[in-house]
Amino acid sequence: MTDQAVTRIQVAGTAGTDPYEVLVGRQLLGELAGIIGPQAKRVAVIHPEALAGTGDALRADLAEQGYEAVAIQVPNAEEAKTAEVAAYCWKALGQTGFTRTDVIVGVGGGATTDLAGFVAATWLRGVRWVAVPTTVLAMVDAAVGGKTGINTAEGKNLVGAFHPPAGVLCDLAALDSLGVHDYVSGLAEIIKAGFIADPVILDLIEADPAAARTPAGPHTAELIERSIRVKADVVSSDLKESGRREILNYGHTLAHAIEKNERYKWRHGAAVSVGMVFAAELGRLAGRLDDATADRHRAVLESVGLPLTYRGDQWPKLLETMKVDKKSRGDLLRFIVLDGLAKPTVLEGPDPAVLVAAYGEVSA
Ligand SMILES: NC(=O)c1ccc[n+]([C@@H]2O[C@H](COP(=O)([O-])OP(=O)(O)OC[C@H]3O[C@@H](n4cnc5c(N)ncnc54)[C@H](O)[C@@H]3O)[C@@H](O)[C@H]2O)c1
Ligand SMILES: O=C(O)C(=O)C[C@@H](O)[C@H](O)[C@H](O)COP(=O)(O)O
Ligand SMILES: [Zn+2]
Repeated sequence: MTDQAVTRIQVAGTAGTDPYEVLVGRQLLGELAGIIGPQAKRVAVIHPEALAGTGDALRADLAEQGYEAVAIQVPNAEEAKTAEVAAYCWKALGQTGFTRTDVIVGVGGGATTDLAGFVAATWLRGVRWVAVPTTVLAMVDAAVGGKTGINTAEGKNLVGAFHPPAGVLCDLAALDSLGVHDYVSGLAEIIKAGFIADPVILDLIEADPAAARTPAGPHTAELIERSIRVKADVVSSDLKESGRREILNYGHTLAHAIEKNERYKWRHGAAVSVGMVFAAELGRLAGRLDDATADRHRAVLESVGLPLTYRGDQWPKLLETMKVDKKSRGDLLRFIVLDGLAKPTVLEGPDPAVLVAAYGEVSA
């Protein structure tokens, strides 16, 4: 892909929502006003502290185009995904006189876009919002698909709404300022897309793992676009997770429990990496997944520098947290496992001994 090329990936409107596009390229901000639309008078740009300059530049640009634009700065990372920060944003919108035709722009990583989308879903029972993801993880996953939300003391993403954006702008230039730890964390969701649906992703990473760790790698745009296509395809058919969308939760049952246990100091992608190794072992021990595909998880995740293990003594606490996972039904624990490469399926109520054995395989 050249710097000038823009890839447009369609997400279908389902469950009464409008279709929208995910744009991938460079210098895409000229597209923003077209997505915001002519009916908006006010625009609120929600951004994290780390992107204060970007947030203000965006606000100034929108103001020049005639919008009443305000910037709302929120904390970095998971510290933004709280009821208190959502309330702070609601207050700012109230003080700005934000109406139903006005628009929120969420610019930042997945934590910021989750929060901004949630604020948009709840303000006046729903206003339009545009996602401008600035991390790999947010581009390939968080900003696409309309899952918005915040955490509570009891767990990750426990409060939220399905509220798709009006458009998603993935400006690859944003990735140049991302630290390597955050860049690599995003690769976990890309690798997830590879295991559940598009194994070419795995081939590309395995061919040159060192190159995959940097935005300057030769396959960066392809890896991002392939992952977005996986996500767009799934959410286009099942916005509200009544079935197929659950496959996007591969590795997440344990991951969310680890994140909570670590008080959100681990990045989401790092936790998803351990969670996928656990899910692979669960699939293998349940007699579903072949050894080669299970082992491939460790190999590809380790090759890019993602973690494979977590503290062995924490299992009882993790198990308790997993019980409130959104895939649980009553007392029934449910996991996404693979029946084979790119064959995701649900494993319901696994034998507790199998769960313990699978955790033993990721215990440090
Ligand atoms: N809604 C969904 O479908 C979905 C999907 C996957 C993940 N998520 C959520 O996404 C979150 C993780 O997102 P993340 O990995 O992007 O982390 P993040 O949003 O916490 O961002 C990581 C850090 O990078 C900073 N940052 C963002 N962009 C930057 C840039 N271009 N340059 C420098 N710093 C930058 C952020 O301020 C933050 O400090 C989790 O809360 C996870 O639950 C949601
Ligand atoms: O979009 C989805 O659906 C996903 O499950 C994608 C996940 O990568 C993402 O982390 C999501 O936020 C998890 O959702 P949750 O419903 O398990 O909180
Ligand atoms: Zn995720």
